Amino acid sequence: MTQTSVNLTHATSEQLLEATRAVIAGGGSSNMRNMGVTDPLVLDRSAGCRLWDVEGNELIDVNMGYGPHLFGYADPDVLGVVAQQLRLGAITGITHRLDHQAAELIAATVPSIEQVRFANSGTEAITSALRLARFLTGRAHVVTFEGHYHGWSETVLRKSAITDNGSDPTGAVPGAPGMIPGALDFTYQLPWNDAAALDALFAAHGTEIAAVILEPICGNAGMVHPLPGFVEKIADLTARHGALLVFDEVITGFRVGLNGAQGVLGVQPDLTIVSKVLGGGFPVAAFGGSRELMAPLARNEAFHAGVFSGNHAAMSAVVAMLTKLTGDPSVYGTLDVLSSYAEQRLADVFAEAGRPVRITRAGSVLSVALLTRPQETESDYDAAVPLIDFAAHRRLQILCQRAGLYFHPNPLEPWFLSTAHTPDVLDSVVATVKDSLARL
Ligand SMILES: CC1=C(O)/C(=C\N=C2/C=C(C(=O)O)C[C@@H](O)[C@@H]2O)C(COP(=O)(O)O)=CN1
Ligand SMILES: Cc1ncc(COP(=O)(O)O)c(C=O)c1O
Repeated sequence: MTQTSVNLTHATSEQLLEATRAVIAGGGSSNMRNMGVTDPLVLDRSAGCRLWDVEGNELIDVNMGYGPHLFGYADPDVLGVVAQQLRLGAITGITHRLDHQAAELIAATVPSIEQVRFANSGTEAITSALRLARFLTGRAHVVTFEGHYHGWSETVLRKSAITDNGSDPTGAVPGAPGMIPGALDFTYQLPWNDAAALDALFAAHGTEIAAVILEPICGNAGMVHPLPGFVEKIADLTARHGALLVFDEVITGFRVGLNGAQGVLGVQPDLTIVSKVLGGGFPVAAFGGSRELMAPLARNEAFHAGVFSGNHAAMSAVVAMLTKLTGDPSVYGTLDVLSSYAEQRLADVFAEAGRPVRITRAGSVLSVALLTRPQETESDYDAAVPLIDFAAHRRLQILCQRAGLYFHPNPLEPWFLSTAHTPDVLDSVVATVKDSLARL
């Protein structure tokens, strides 16, 4: 049994992280987060777009918990409501008046959804949505795209060629040791934006494919937009071959617009998964589609469950968040202006420093990646990947963190801005990046 020898009341981040690593494998409950640790950072609290560590240091945060906080941390309009619901009871396993309100708000804002099921995480929701797609089509194979992340469940966790240097982007390689050997035998992976590869796969295997799942605007490889017409092509091929089109909008849902990426692109999928912004900082996810597609679940034929799924606290968060968003959709215009300002100012300071960089954006989600040399073809994402300078980016992150700005050291992890990132905050962000580049 590990005894904490250090009095941790006044411990440093380093001491607390060491003590935490003694009792939490890796120091945190996510590999992506644990791998992201450069200088130890252990928090005391967060509010708006700021973090305070256990030593009292204040940092501006542009990682923002990986995306849920569109209005910043501890938004009283949402999390204040959740706190109240917790006092009224939150986990009964019995239908609550909030359930109907939450589901109706999703149906009113996500064009492809008439009916939902709630879950506790994106991974849970995606796992259930893909199982439903396999049931509905009687088929087993699912198509995924290189760089797109759909959680850690057994049939979609794949290595990424981007970070795995050299693994074939067209081969779905198990993303973690311990996965069953045949875990990905029914999972195809294609290069993103590769229309020829998509055509060839459907020509050869179209009758086997249950679903194509994608991040309609990819957020897990930096922000990588679909080439014009590419998502429409996927929609056409899935419709013609009797496969389902599944949009993983865990990042883009309620983030790139009130109607998500399907609203921005004007392409309606068969099934959609939403999470992150959905709960405004409270953990909740949902998947849904037409009543027809969801009917096997309504009939208790297909299976989905979860002790905490759709709990009253989560429902109160969804109702509060979507009521706030539908009550003032102008927030997306505001966020776009703020994020465009940040994008331009950041591009300026990297240019002034003579540092090649790839900056892309979708609404208030930016990706910023130091490159080893300038990218010749702006739009060609595949040309950018080998140029990403992961080591230099990590060094930049350390300098920025020490100067009071936090972003993830992996340049494939986006920056998530919020209404709390006002112009003066963004000026401070840019100034810190500029100073750190000068010391890189
Ligand atoms: C597009 C997309 C996601 O971005 C996604 C989760 N994203 C992240 C998960 C992280 C983590 O597990 O620590 C942090 C980030 O790498 C990333 O935003 C998931 C899985 O959701 P969950 O983590 O809630 O199971 C599904 N689809
Ligand atoms: C013994 C046991 N294991 C696993 C689960 C699944 O947990 P969850 O419902 O949170 O996915 C349950 C829930 O009923 C359970 O009782």
